[in-house]
Amino acid sequence: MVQMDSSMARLSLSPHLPISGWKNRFMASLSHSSTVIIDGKAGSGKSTQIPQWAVEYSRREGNRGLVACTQSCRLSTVSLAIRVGEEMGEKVDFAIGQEQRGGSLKYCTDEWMMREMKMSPLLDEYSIVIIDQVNERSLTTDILIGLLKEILILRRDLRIVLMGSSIDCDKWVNYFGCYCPILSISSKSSLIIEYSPLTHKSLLDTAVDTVVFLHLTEKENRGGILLFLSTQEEVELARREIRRRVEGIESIPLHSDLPHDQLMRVHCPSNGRKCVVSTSIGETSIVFDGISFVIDGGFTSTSIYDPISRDESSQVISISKMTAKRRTERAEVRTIRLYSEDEFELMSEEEIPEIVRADPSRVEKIMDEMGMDGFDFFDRPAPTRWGIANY
Ligand SMILES: Nc1ncnc2c1ncn2[C@@H]1O[C@H](COP(=O)(O)OP(=O)(O)OP(=O)(O)O)[C@@H](O)[C@H]1O
Repeated sequence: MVQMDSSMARLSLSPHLPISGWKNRFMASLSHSSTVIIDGKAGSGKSTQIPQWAVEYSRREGNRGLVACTQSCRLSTVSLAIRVGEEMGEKVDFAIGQEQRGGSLKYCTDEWMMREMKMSPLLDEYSIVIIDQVNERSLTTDILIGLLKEILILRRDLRIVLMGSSIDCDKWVNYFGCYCPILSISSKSSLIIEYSPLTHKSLLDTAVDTVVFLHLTEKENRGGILLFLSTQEEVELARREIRRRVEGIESIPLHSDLPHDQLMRVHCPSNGRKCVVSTSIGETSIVFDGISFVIDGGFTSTSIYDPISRDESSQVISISKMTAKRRTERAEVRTIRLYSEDEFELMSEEEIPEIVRADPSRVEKIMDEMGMDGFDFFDRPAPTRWGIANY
């Protein structure tokens, strides 16, 4: 019988990823600059590898501070901590509510990190803070980065790493106004992109038709299908239709309300063809392998503030070109966009950041809680009582 020692077992958990050859450059960047920016497509290995290298760097420098890696959702926080703990062969913490345990690496939600900053404004316990999924431009992430920029003035030993997929690196460099190495993890791909606009059928029906079509015509390639829809309700409706119409497909839901054990289904091998039906969470927050085909519905659900009614509500809106690109990059072989090329050209370049479209009183409340009067925002929120004075 072949025995595997623990280092061999760990090695087999860290497959060759696009980021694998970048370790030395990452380490060198950390020693030369307080801020490092990493841009690479979903699945290149940023969230699993960079925090481990950061721990290694910290230990090599004799620094006893913790490494934190923030996530935009609770699901990815827990699943990454478990996965990376297995890869490292040591305990990795996760902090999503009040929980925290006590290793040298911690995955946490960005809300949790904000609370940590409230208790310890200079984050004295930490040596490296990694902000992941910067591309999502969530309200909390933007405020966190603004606060970290302030801390950097007082803590020259602190290191900040910003990571994301298709991010505007130059804008971030200008924002920090100092030398920031950019690591762009390139990915060569010979992906086919097809446009298949809707005709008389609804988006949901067309999406299910496309799943069935791919399953029946792509017989040589039994790889998985990833279908992007807008809401959890659409995800469940589409799954029901797929189950009703075709055999040999295991349809798996992916949205932010799933319990952790159900989420892990995306990482498990399947007997039939796997079809993951996902909201935008499958773009960059939760990544998994084996997806040959992507079907992009072209819409997303987001909360938007109406200054007239002073109400914030969830609305389904068209995605941006950048989001279309991120969705496309999740496929290994072929992407079918359920809209026309003209409709693609009409899409905005980027999604409007949450800080700009959110109820400004939410920003104000967070700033009040943090005891801040305002700071250098990456993108400015709508004016509020303190905002007008600061802009
Ligand atoms: N919990 C998990 N269980 C099993 N495999 C995982 C898990 N999390 C990530 N992986 C795998 O690890 C590899 C690298 O994923 P990783 O999350 O590091 O990519 P990434 O570049 O950070 O993507 P993103 O931009 O979406 O954060 C992928 O092949 C992915 O399928």
